[in-house]
Amino acid sequence: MMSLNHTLLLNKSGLYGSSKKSPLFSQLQRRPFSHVRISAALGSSSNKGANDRNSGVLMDSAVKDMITFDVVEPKSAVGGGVKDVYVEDNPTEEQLVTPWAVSVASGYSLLRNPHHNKGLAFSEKERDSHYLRGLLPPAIVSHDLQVKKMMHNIRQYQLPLQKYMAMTDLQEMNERLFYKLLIENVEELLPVVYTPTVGEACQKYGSIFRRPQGLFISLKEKGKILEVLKNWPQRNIQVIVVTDGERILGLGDLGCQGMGIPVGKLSLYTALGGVRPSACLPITIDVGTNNEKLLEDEFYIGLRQKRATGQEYAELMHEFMSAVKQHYGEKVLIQFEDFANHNAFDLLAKYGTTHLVFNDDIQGTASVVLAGLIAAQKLVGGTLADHRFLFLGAGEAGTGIAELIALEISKQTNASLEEARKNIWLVDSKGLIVSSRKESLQHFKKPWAHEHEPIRNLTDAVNAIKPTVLIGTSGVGRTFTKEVVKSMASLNERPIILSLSNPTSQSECTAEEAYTWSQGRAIFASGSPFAPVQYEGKVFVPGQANNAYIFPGFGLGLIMSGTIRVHDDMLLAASEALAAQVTQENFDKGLIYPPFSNIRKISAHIAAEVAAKAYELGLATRLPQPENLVKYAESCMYSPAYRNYR
Ligand SMILES: NC(=O)C1=CN([C@@H]2O[C@H](COP(=O)(O)OP(=O)(O)OC[C@H]3O[C@@H](n4cnc5c(N)ncnc54)[C@H](OP(=O)(O)O)[C@@H]3O)[C@@H](O)[C@H]2O)C=CC1
Ligand SMILES: CC(=O)C(=O)O
Ligand SMILES: [Mg+2]
Repeated sequence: MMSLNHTLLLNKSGLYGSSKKSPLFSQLQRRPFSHVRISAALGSSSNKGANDRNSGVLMDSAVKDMITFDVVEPKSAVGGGVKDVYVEDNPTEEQLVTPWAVSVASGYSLLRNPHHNKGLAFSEKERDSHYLRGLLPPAIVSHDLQVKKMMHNIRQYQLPLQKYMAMTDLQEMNERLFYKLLIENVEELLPVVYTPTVGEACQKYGSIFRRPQGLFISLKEKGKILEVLKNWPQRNIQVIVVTDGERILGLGDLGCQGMGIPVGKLSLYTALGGVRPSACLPITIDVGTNNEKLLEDEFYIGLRQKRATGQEYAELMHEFMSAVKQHYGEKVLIQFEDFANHNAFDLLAKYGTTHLVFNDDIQGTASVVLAGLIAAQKLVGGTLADHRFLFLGAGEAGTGIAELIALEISKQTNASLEEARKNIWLVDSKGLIVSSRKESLQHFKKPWAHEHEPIRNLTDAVNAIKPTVLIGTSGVGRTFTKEVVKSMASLNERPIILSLSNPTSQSECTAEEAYTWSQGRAIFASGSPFAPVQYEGKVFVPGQANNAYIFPGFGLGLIMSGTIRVHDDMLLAASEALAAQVTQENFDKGLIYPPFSNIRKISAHIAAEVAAKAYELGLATRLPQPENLVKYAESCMYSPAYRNYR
């Protein structure tokens, strides 16, 4: 298909942006329309030049249906920053915009365009000027009423997966309604679009698949990845979340069906961090799956082959990373998500020096847990250096958190990193990580191989190490047994117990177990949410220790400062910023995280601290540095308010 990079503006009065004599007009006359692809530079009310100079070419209604319409922005704007290329921002809400879509003789396509559709909220004037008469019933309803109705509908569904599907449909139908709903009901809807329900959705992705979301890049696209990226309609991408589907939550290898994770994470980038939807790109790299059940599932949507590994895998990933940089520039943030640890650490190390990359499972999780531990000091007294930490699970999350805790302790106490690591112990599937196992350990475990006799199980490790903090990052549910929790409670007045594994089925223990087995003394948080627990007449509110607190604000901070590389000090800054948002009221309830209902304010503070660190380290390219970074972060945030169409 031929691609013409031309300004083409359409509304009721016709086709704008190309004079009758322009090459585009001649192309339209000469070519069969099914072979013409038109790329329109998006105009806004401030983009008057494009409108004024045009002569108005009327477009035949039969023609318009044959034209594939996509939206690109001028090349010069590519490469990071927070430029409002698609006119989505809050500060311009009062301005009239043109909903660029094929809407010459009928607004039918406008109603089916999720970026512009407002459903019954189209005004009388908009219904007139955009050929919507008759396509909608007469009632005009407000955005608020639409939210009320959608929430009412979603609450009717009994099954979480039905709610997930309703939310996906809404996202594909009316993006601004989707985000308003999510932002205003974040605590209720987070478990629907994110963990735990997204886990079930990925497991059943093939059978519930309706419309594709995101970009699928498989081995079939080897040698053509740049072309595939060009098929995506938006050009000004600021954040990519990419998975290869090999370690989806604690559910293992879900192959191509892992796409639910990048889609979900990016919905949170917008709802929680204010990054515009048009700047977000979910990607799944499909190199096959070793999940036999999926390979035999007739509804499986991915490549039916075993996973490519070694050189074949590395080459595809390298082509992908190079193509992203070539197409979107140096400042696009690439967030690795749910890769298996045998690839995750290597990818982060390899591309950390050439790209703006961030591994959410290693780094985002570390930052959120460190924040919780910093906050917890208000409840238990003392400093991080006073604690002994024991992890069940020594993979991405476990060793990532351990390393950031050690870094923070080393900064606080001026001790060396090696010294700081000595109070941190990890257990993997073979038992406590000790020096006698060093030779056979994966590289990321080696720094944690301390001198100790081998210990096979967790209960014995708890009794031997006597931890003050127990952290579950094993991906295996119910591994914090009654015996383990009781041991923690006998060793500590206020044991800190974090069951981080997702989804809920994989949580190391439930909130109820943590509180009852510790006689209400545990400071508990979990990766997936648990409802408040009543124990001996008192209500205990468990917190959610999930990287969703960090990555949206962290990413916003990188983007708004035009940062070119991620640095560990930015993770520490994000932890401090999150910990600082926990109020006395939260502490009084035993919480070490603030509620998600304040998340956009929290994200603005995280973004500001991350950006400030980037400026301090000389890694920010957006100059001059804004005076008030919190205000600047807030001003960069996408608002889902409807725009008024001319
Ligand atoms: N709350 C949050 O924000 C986050 C939660 N997570 C969750 O953490 C979990 C782990 O993720 P990740 O670290 O990336 O996974 P990895 O696969 O990298 O690590 C899992 C670790 O758990 C160990 N393990 C597995 N089974 C057992 C067992 N029965 N007893 C002891 N150890 C065991 C593995 O041991 P071995 O090395 O010997 O195989 C490995 O060290 C997942 O459920 C994920 O959803 C992850 C990121 C963020
Ligand atoms: C939360 C998350 O990133 C995970 O469980 O993998
Ligand atoms: Mg993850």
